[in-house]
Amino acid sequence: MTTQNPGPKSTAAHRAAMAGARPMIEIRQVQKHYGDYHALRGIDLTIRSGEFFSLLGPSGCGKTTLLRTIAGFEDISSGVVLIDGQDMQDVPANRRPTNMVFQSYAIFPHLTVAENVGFGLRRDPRSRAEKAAAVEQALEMVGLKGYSSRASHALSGGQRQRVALARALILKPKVLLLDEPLSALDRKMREQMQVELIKLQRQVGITFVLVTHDQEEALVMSDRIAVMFEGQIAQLDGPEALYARPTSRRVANFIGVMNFLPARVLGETADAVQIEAPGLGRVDIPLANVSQADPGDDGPSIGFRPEAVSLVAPGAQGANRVAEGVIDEVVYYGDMTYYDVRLDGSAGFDGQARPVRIAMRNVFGREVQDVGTRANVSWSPGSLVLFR
Ligand SMILES: Nc1ncnc2c1ncn2[C@@H]1O[C@H](COP(=O)(O)OP(=O)(O)OP(=O)(O)O)[C@@H](O)[C@H]1O
Repeated sequence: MTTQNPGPKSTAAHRAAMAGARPMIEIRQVQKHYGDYHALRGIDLTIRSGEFFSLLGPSGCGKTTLLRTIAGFEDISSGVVLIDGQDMQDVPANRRPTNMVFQSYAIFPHLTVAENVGFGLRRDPRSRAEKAAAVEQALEMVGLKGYSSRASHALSGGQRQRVALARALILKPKVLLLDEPLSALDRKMREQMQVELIKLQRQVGITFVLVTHDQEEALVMSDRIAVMFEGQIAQLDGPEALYARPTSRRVANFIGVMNFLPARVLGETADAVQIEAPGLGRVDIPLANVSQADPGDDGPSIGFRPEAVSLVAPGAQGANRVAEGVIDEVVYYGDMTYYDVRLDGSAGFDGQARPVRIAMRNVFGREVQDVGTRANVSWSPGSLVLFR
């Protein structure tokens, strides 16, 4: 993965404010069976009012099913779903305080932009002029001011998705459910819409629940993320915690790239676990950075992100530790270069060589290193995670 898109500046402040917000969606022990297939396996989750929350996981993990149970499009087999304190058991989808935006732009091609956006106001008792003003306001919110009388079939993908958003927002739901809303857009438009969606969410203050299989999208947009595998939540955390301290190897592997080296546990103190890893030697891992191994792992391992380590000049001084090795592979990306480095002694316990990947931001004047060159790798114990 390359760099993350920075969200708007208020992101950290927004997350801090969200930590104390009241619950908007409470999901308790929710199970969903499709015949013999167990799609949701005991989901417990609280989403706060005003939060930008993402359900992230690989195809088939149950994230869409969970979103649809919140919307009321799916009955649950057992458990409880509360929205704003109210049990949704007998509340049909069209009476829930939710609205959904789909991946396919579900807008009516034969209607104008304004007719599409105002569609849900058909039975609204307000006057025609008041409704037209509400439509204008919703269009302005999504960046489509002046598009009212345009034909919907002539819009671009990004514009159609804005119309779909405006049409959902005009109904002032308490919760907006977004099912992969940006996945049909090209990369540039998707990145632009990500930032716009965050701004929009801050502006309207509505709780957003996003389903995505794109981990970068979830990291960029969310206050918190639930990572799902096989109908269960594997980890629920803010983006930074999820990236820096995944609680299992499986989550670590799903979110970006992580290097793994086998480790041997030597001992444990009140605040750290002492390990030995081939190529890195003896290291104290702070307890906060100790996570679970996955069932089926050979033994403990340590993990670190490619950008948590860097290539340095021979003899460089600093607080970090330095390991030596040989460059095995170089992949140049323009803004970044990925180096695979075989650390000396890394074929330690079992004789198997495991090159580690290092991501270096390219700066003008610094040459890209060649395959076969000796390399000094700077790393710090605080950036390692132990999976035991
Ligand atoms: N109506 C249904 N009948 C039977 N099985 C279903 C039904 N809907 C979903 N499933 C199954 O439940 C599992 C979870 O589906 P779901 O759509 O929630 O996954 P997902 O994580 O959203 O994946 P994707 O990103 O591919 O949509 C899948 O194995 C799917 O085949």
